[in-house]
Amino acid sequence: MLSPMSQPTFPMHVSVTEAREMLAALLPALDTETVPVSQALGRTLAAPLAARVSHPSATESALDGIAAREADTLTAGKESPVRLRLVGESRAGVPFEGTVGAGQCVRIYTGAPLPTGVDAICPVEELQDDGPEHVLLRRPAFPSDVRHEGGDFRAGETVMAAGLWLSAPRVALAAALGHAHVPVRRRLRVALLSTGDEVIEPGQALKPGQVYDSNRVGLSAMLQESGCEVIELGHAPDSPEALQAAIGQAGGADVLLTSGGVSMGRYDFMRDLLIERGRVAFWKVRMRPGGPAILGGWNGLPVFGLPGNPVSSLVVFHVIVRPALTGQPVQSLKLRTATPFRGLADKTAFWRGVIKGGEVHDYGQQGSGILRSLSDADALVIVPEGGPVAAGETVDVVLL
Ligand SMILES: Nc1nc2c(c(=O)[nH]1)N[C@H]1C(S)=C(S)[C@@H](COP(=O)(O)OP(=O)(O)OC[C@H]3O[C@@H](n4cnc5c(N)ncnc54)[C@H](O)[C@@H]3O)O[C@H]1N2
Ligand code: MOO
Repeated sequence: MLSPMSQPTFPMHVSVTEAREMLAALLPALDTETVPVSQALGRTLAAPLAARVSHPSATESALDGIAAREADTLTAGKESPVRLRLVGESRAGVPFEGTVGAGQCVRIYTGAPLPTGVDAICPVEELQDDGPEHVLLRRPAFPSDVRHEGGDFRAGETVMAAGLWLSAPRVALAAALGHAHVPVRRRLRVALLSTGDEVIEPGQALKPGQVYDSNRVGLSAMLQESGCEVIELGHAPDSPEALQAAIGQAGGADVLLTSGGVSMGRYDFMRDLLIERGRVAFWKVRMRPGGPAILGGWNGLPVFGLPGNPVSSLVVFHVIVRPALTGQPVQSLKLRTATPFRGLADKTAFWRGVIKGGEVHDYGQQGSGILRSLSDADALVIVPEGGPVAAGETVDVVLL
């Protein structure tokens, strides 16, 4: 084992940003494939997407009501309704073909094309029938209730940039642009291995000192959320031979993620394996939780060793691994603190916080083994090296 006193030949105690960049630099460029737009959720767009049509495709009504000339309706009020003559109807798919003249109107429905001659809408709630051919308006018709052709996007316009991560609203947008299929980067293939003699499968009887393998379940879920293909390597006990055998199963993966065995203990073989027989890009990150993380390589395969503590592994994934794997930056926002947050002299802290009344509160228990501090929290509160943060100050938070 590497003694804590020996001189390392690789960088130690890198910053969170350095760790993220060093991991990203080891990942391959991904080829492009085409998938149905309905299956593109969570993927990364490989080429820009232009609009094949305009949306709306015609100038149309935003409400159910009547379409009229605004100028005819300006004096309309509850006590002084304006009377217009109905000359027809415009429905989605069945437009009114003629021209609407002064003092006239047509019944119109949400999404139906606006006929020639009119420029404003009065909703049905403000109308009263006055015989079969007339309506009374209790307020003016508003031009703001007209949706203009191309108001969302215009045919030919480049709307979505290459590299965009496809959230649910973005796959909806791609469909609205007229794309049945979209070019996306192939999924990154991520092998996942948990380690530790005490780690067992959920569902088995637990002996004293054992723990259910929550890290592998949590990391696999986060990888799937991130649009990665997960190669499940299962779990390996604390032995260099077992670890090597498990890593040998990662053939075809672009990167291997492991959990556990990277800190200072005698049985932290993941660390030893990379340091003594593999390659190390860095060991330890100036952060808590997650400080012992290690990045290296094994026979050309990039390996990122996450710490075993349940909160540490998932926080490191959140702020280092996911942004490196997806190319999407960590989104943070500023919030006022309702409670103080402790600072650490030489580490960035990612404390778990609960958002109430627009302010962020300390979750309370901040131990790296308290998984509920993460599952119950709303946000990671970033306290920069040095800290602390007093109640009432503003902090950067990452929403969970
Ligand atoms: N003397 C020192 N001890 C420790 C240091 C240190 O700097 N000096 N660092 C601490 C920090 S910080 C962390 S984080 C942990 C990380 O240690 P390892 O990555 O070596 O993780 P393990 O020792 O294997 O396990 C730690 C903890 O997590 C539990 N665990 C492990 N795997 C899983 C899993 N798949 N699912 C759920 N829980 C898991 C394990 O039972 C331990 O309780 O080291 C500190 N020590
Ligand atoms: O940094 Mo460790 O990740 O606190 O528990």
